Amino acid sequence: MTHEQNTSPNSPATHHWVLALSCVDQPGIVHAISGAVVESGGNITESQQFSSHDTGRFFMRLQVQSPATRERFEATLQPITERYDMTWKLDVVGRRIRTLLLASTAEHCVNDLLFRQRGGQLPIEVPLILANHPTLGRTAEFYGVPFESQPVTNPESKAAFENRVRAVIAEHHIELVVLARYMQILSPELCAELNGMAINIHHSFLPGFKGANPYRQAHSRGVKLIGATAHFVTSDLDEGPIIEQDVVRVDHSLAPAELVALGQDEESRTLRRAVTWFAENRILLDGDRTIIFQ
Ligand SMILES: Nc1nc2c(c(=O)[nH]1)N[C@@H](CN(C=O)c1ccc(C(=O)N[C@@H](CCC(=O)O)C(=O)O)cc1)CN2
Repeated sequence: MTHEQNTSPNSPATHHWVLALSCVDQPGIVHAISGAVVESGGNITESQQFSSHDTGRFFMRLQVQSPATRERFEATLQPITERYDMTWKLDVVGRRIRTLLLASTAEHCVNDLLFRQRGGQLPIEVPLILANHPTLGRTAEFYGVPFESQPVTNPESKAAFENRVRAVIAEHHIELVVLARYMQILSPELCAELNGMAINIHHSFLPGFKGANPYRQAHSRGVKLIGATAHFVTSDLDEGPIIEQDVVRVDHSLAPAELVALGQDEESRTLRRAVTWFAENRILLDGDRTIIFQ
């Protein structure tokens, strides 16, 4: 018998939930969670899980079709999340998450994110772009996204910029901050406030070539691969948990500028994947590593 989508006019509204959770690994978790889904009248449409032997933690991501409202589903889940001391998040499948872009002068990542967002390929909404240079104002205007720039040239202006970041996060209920080739180091204080919700795109295959000017470093080293790394931002520069990486083959004939041009596509693609997975609740933190349920 095929499962017909319940579309009769009298059928209860169906919600499409995504549930991401982690807890200490132990028997009974999947049984308890699937029981809660059944109790809510739901059907599991996607399920992934992982047991980390490194940390002894269990990770799971479910998508559930259910007539239960958020309140009803959360009430059903509560005894289980308390019993297993779970870290968990319940969200709506496909919801566009409120995302703040931080930028400097490089256009390619900002342009790619806004192009994909406008085309409906990227589940984000961008209420504002904050930059430390005015360069990308026209790009923001082209996509109809508000843009603000304020220079960061000394500790006072860096503090002012970061206070503006805090204000925008509060005002727009920002869920994700993307450093789209933002070339200033965030203070330890702001990193702590943004723990687990700020993603940077580094223009090298980390841990190689951290810091500024990685392509120049790579050219000097005579590498045969260049790459890009999307990672969570922490106070340890370019040391945050890695979310996604990719590489592209190069050779001796390419000048630094040619490496930069080749790398930009890789950076945009890598960042786009990381932002998509974050928006879809597919990234879970396991200490200094990430679990990615693609
Ligand atoms: N706290 C963190 N801040 C930032 C991180 C991070 O991981 N933790 N990633 C960087 C991005 N980045 C490489 O991807 C990077 C950017 C800038 C620099 C740097 O040395 N900047 C100089 C000033 C540069 C300028 O004049 O504009 C500085 O801030 O002193 C290194 C690495 C983003 N921030």
